Amino acid sequence: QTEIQWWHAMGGELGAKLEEITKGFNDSQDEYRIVPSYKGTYPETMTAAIAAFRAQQQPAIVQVFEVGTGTMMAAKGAIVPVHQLMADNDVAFDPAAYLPAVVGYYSDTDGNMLSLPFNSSTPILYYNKDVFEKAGLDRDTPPKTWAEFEEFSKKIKESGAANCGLSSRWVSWIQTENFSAWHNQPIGTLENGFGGLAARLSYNGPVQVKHWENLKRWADEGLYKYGGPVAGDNAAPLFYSQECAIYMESSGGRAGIVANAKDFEVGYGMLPYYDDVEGAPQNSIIGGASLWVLSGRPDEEYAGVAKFFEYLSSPEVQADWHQFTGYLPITQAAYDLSKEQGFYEQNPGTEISIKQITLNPPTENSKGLRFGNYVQIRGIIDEEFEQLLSGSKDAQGALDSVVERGNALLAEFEAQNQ
Ligand SMILES: O=P(O)(O)OC[C@H](O)CO
Repeated sequence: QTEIQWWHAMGGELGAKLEEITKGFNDSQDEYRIVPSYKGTYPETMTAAIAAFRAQQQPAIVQVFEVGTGTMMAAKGAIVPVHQLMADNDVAFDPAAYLPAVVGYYSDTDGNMLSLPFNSSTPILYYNKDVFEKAGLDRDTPPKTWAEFEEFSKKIKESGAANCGLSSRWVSWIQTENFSAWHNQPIGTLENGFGGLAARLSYNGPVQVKHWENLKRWADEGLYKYGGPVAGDNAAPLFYSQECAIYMESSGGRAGIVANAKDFEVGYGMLPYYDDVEGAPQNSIIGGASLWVLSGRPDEEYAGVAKFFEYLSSPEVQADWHQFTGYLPITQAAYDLSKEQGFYEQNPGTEISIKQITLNPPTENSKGLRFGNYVQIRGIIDEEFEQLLSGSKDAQGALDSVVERGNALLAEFEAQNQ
């Protein structure tokens, strides 16, 4: 039996489900055994895989979050493109089977898919229906705009129904990158980096500045509580404990929310928008991760990886993963199967992620982003946001610094990958 190592970043409910799915593959045949290993957060998993590759101890499969895509695509000798893996091993593979928003993110400029989309998400709004009712709000109506968010949050706080309006994970992914796409504002030049390595960041425009300014003001007024850097792991407990009534998080956070938000009813909504911004709401962009195949492993492992990827993409496995986790269905067939099974009717709110990501045909501002060194740039966003919260910079100053420091890293990446 050939053992195949799979490094991933899925903890908690997601990790348990990932193991169950892997077991399903292992039990279905006896030639290959996939061995999943949890390597920590997304940045930790990616760093571990790069270090392992240098030491020639790399796993065959590594899960890399969406913002690592630019770096992985540039690491040509280190990866086996998925379209090539499937062709080399005679496993049927049709990129057209995947949802367009997902395929585009992981394909090169010739339309070849380089990694396998596995867990694609988009951020949505979750809220505490019971707290809304206690505050005298309609329990079935989440805020549609940021103005409504402020109005509702004040009512919630003043009535004593809860202590705060909002906690949010990922200031970078949700409140900056998705915020930009949702308002049809550029994240960077050259189609947010899809147009080549000469692209530079530009998300310091007036719309993003206004939003960061508001987040700071809402933090000062107690309407918003910061969840911390990187993923913002302190945000979830604030929602579960009913301290904050509204929570912004990945659609893939649903499994955790269902398991942890026990004492109240959870409602779902789209991300709020500023209604004075032309073109908003546009469409949100994907997050989550894809599976990259690393080079330098024995041939028999690749044959097994190709079979495993075929299994992971089957409508039944994808639909099960999507329905349990809240990640997007990835393929049209998994989406159709979920509809046929009546999943969305029986589980209100679960289709919001799909509706939001397909709300309008994507513009060059809302296809996603593709930049090298972006894991480090995410760190810069967190640092500058914390400077804003502490009062040592204003919103324009903080976002100008993100762009300036981030662009220095992009210039470095461009020079290294000419
Ligand atoms: O929580 P996830 O897996 O949906 O990922 C969120 C972000 O996209 C990570 O960059």
